[in-house]
Amino acid sequence: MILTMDKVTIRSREKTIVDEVSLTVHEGEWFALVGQSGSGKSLLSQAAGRMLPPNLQMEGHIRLHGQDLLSLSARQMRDIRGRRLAYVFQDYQGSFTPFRTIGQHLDEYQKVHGITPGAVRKQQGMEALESVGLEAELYRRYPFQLSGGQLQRVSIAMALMLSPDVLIADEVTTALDSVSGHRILELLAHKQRETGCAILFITHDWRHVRRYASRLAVMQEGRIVETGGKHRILDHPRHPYTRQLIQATPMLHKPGHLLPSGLQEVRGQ
Ligand SMILES: Nc1ncnc2c1ncn2[C@@H]1O[C@H](COP(=O)(O)OP(=O)(O)OP(=O)(O)O)[C@@H](O)[C@H]1O
Repeated sequence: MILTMDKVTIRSREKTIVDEVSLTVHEGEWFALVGQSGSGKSLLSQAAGRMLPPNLQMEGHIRLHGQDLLSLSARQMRDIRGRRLAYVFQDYQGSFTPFRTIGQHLDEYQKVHGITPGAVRKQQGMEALESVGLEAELYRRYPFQLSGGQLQRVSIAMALMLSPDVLIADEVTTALDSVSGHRILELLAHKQRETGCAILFITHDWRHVRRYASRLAVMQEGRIVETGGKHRILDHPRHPYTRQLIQATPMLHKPGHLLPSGLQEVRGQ
């Protein structure tokens, strides 16, 4: 196991938002965290990087390779973010400063992690762009000169630049049209095969779960109600809430004898 959350609780002054959530992400797997809007998925993922809004309190344990992240100093945590645990967010535009070039963003990301000299950073920045299918010449462009899909590719390039063990991808296609979204997920799947990093994939889209995830957890109102392998959950959901979510996704119900996971039903099971 690479990332474990053990009885993580997140509270505001008024209420408990995430309630004793435990989950384990294994090395190199695509683990989906599924649930409706407001169930606490994003806050849980922010807690992993110790990036919760200051008005929220957290209890429990979050371990990366067995190391308790909550016991680390702010400086140690800064080293971990990017190098061992990286993020790609839904709001890719918010991840970029408008009047700094793509190259400056890539440069700064490496500088924070002590990569020198500048010429190496520039070379690595251009290679990172090429590694996600972008022209190295985008290095000199400004964020507003790129399309949404291109910017999200840059986010992925940046997040994977320092070879993290875990990539947290929070609703990364929501702000994109469906073709660009599909391409981004195919890129993520390709990069995962190439780098072997684990992906904690936050989504409410079961079609993406069906296509990419190996295991998943279903969240409802701050709690995990069901966790397990993709095929088991899609084909034989145990919790009523999971059944309800799957049934609400018409495309998962294929005609004929195929199961929602796309596998054939095995007689006698
Ligand atoms: N700083 C905060 N203070 C108080 N409540 C918050 C704060 N941030 C988020 N919340 C609330 O916590 C709940 C969970 O939010 P979260 O963003 O984790 O949900 P989510 O499952 O990721 O939803 P979505 O799919 O819409 O992103 C929501 O009801 C949200 O309004």
